[in-house]
Amino acid sequence: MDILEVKGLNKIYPGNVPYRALNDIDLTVAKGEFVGIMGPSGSGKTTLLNVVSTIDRPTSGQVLLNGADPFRLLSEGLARFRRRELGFVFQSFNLLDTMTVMENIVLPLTLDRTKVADMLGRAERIAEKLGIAGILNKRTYEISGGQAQRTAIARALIHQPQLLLADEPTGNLDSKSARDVMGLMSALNKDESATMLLVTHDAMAASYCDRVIFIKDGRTYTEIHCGDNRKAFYQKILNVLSLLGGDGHEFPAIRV
Ligand SMILES: Nc1ncnc2c1ncn2[C@@H]1O[C@H](COP(=O)(O)OP(=O)(O)OP(=O)(O)O)[C@@H](O)[C@H]1O
Repeated sequence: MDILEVKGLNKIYPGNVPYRALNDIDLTVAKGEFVGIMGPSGSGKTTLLNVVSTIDRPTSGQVLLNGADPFRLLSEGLARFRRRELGFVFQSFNLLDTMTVMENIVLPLTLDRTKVADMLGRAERIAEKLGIAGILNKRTYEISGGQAQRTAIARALIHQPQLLLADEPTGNLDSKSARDVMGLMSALNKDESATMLLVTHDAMAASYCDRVIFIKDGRTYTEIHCGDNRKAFYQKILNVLSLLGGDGHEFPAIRV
């Protein structure tokens, strides 16, 4: 079953000179899949993520989440849909500084008035999986970047969203923390059947995906599958990136 279906998606930013950022994009993400989106700077990755996450509207074409078109909802319904059906992980973690790790993790549940015992039980279980059970009472300024991102992942998954959307989740992490975070995301994808869509410049991060879709100039360029050899997949990703071109500094060929 497809959790996400994007059909003939176009996004044109209006202005004195209208700009076509997405050009007839088709893609699907099946339930339980972990899919990466890569492409040179300016190729339309963030635009695609913003439309899929319903933060921005398509100019034409369709986005179906679990078979339904969220853009048919009115603004309040759309906000509720986003809160209940989607989970978000950002490069900059976006945690609330005045709160503890635990309070950050349960935030999506407090908005939906879940019972406290139920919230704490769920938070402890997911924190255990992410290796942050020991820091639940710390404040966010007392934890490392890797721990902050693991907290953000726990928060993004605690309400068991249909789809987790991650925008450069390793962008602010050192290579060891980045590998840890990607390993944990991959484990949660497998163990919890959490469906994930990841936008990244980082070939190492992308190599944890089942499949990577490359976009260039707003169009789908190609896609490659991981198979059972992650090292070989990493190399294949680097090969496609070098074919795609762009400025060398955009794709640091580091860390596997
Ligand atoms: N609000 C906007 N108005 C006009 N043009 C925009 C707007 N947002 C993005 N663009 C343009 O659309 C194109 C795609 O931008 P987008 O941010 O989606 O690329 P990206 O692949 O995410 O790039 P990066 O990897 O650098 O983040 C770019 O050429 C950008 O300048």
